[in-house]
Amino acid sequence: MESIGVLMTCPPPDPYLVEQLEKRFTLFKFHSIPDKAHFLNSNKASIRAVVGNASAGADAQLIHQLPNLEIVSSFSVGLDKIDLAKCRERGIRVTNTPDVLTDDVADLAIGLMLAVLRRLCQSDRYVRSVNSCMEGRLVSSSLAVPPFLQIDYYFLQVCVFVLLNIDEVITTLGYISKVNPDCSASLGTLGLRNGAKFAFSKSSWLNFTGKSVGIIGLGRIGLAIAKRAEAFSCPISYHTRTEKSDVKYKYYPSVVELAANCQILVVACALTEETRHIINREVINALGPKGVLINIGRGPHVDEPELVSALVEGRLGGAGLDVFQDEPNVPEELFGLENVVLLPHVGSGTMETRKEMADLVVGNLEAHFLNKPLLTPVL
Ligand SMILES: O=CC(=O)O
Repeated sequence: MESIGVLMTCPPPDPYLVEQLEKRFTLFKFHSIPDKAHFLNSNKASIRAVVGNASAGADAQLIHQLPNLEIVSSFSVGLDKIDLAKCRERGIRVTNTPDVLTDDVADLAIGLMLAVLRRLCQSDRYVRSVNSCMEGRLVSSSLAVPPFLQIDYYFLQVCVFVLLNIDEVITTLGYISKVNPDCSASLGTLGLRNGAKFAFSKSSWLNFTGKSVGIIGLGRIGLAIAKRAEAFSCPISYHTRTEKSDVKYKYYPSVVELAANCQILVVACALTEETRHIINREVINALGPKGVLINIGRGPHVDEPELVSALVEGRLGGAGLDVFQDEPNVPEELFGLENVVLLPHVGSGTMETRKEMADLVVGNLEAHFLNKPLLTPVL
């Protein structure tokens, strides 16, 4: 099999995958080839397989340029970067990596819900800022000047902070003691003692247990999210093209209706022409200022400019996003929002799952070239 050319169209997603492919085939890393047209002209005859992922697969143009292409083996469950119609037309086989990543993606969806509602990332940033302030104090107080001349950097920060934020300090302490009198002293003093911009001011922590969860797409991943959310006593509802007879969750035939009737809306469907911008202005407004959007599907499921303006204007309560319209680019307006958690498309990103995905990619290629049944055929 060493003479079989395999074209990896995505940036290498995993070192183990690359190692396994290089052991068996002649691997070309398309992403790092500067003159792609020249490369294709010289090597097209030897390329019989493409390996892609969620960022790059095989579009109509590439398929057209590879006359001997027999199989596209994707290191992803999503197939939106592969022109399936073209593959079908040319008799090219297609495989993906279903099942092995279901649990990780569902875990991450729940993680995003908790992170947004409980402000986990904001809290983490707060603790880090407290510690860096402490370090500042240690440095300043170790300066070799007489004690009476030493500026207590730490105290200075507190004074400046209090003067600049007196209204917030008062509101925050009032708010915290109303919500949880026991934590007012510790959080209040922590924030003030360190002079850090008080990360928790005016924010509203929300609990997750019992929140109603609406899921768009009830395939393997959607069902795994539902199962996990049920364990948090969340009532589950869903939207799919047609109602499922074998599930007990409430069905909504329209996404707007689903959004209007849940507190957390999760995108867990495949990206197709039909589901592109399934989250639009109307859906976002139906979810509303107390609602949270979780997207572990694909960026183009969401009308991103609409999402950004809803978050900036406070028409949407929060968002947990693992995917974006133009990855790796993320709209800058989101960086300053504490009710938003941003991840770099890591749904299946665990060591264990990545290995299983890589084994499937390689196993499918081997099966194909040995004329054996494919492990996870799509076409
Ligand atoms: O996004 C990841 C995948 O489709 O597997």
